[in-house]
Amino acid sequence: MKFTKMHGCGNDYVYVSGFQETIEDYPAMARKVSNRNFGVGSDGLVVILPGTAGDFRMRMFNPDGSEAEMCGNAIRCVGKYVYDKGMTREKVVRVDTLAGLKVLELTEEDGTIAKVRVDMGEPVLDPVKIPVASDAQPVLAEVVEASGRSFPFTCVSMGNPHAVTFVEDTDAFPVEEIGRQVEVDAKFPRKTNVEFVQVLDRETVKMRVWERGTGETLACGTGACATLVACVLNGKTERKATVRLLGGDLFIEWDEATNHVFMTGPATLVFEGELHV
Ligand SMILES: N[C@H](CCC[C@H](N)C(=O)O)C(=O)O
Repeated sequence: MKFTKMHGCGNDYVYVSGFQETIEDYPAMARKVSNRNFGVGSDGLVVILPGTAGDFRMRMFNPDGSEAEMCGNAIRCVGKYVYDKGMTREKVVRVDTLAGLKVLELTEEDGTIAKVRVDMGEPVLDPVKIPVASDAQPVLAEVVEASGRSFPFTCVSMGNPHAVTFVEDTDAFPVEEIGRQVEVDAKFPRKTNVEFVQVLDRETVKMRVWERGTGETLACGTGACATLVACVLNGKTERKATVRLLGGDLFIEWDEATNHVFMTGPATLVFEGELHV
């Protein structure tokens, strides 16, 4: 099976064209390719298929085989993939996802796509739709216990669920210990991605993420969007800010007029390969 290895800020996926390859069991293939010893090694599997409302369709699977509604770092790489491989000559590309139709603006440098701006749509703040067991809307401080400590979470969905909490020092924070407990807390019926945020100033934050079905990754695009929304809702930043992740920076805007969140960041090709399946 031919595949392409790409990353967005170090959040790396194995990309497979559904136009060329047929995968019988997506969850099993995701578990196989993600394994860093027995497979390719990645944060999951992304499959590019013909679109219905959009020009293309993206399906994304975590290393545990679970399918996510949306993946911000991956969709930027999908934009790069379809343009660089000549599947489109358009610089505006529409991609169907389980979180709805997303519109991408591609920026070309030296003949290939290096940066992509994605309209991530409106953040979902209704606890029923996130979903999270809470009576508040927006959910600004839903307390979750972990390791005998109480953490207040701001909960936002970007199509996939996110729980955001603010910490003094992300570098020193026990992300794995706390993240793995919050991910599966009973308050989140579909589990959750967990973001730990250190506010540096009103236009810059640092964030580390424990991803649902994955573990800690170097970056999370939907998580960066949820982080900016949480920062604005809690009065901590402006509506435009740089989210500094372990693997790189993403620029996030929550546009007041449209209520849409926009994410701008890199998309990088690492290698092409063939997997013996
Ligand atoms: N683990 C996530 C999917 C990948 C999201 C992340 N890698 C991104 O860039 O948005 C979930 O289960 O919702």
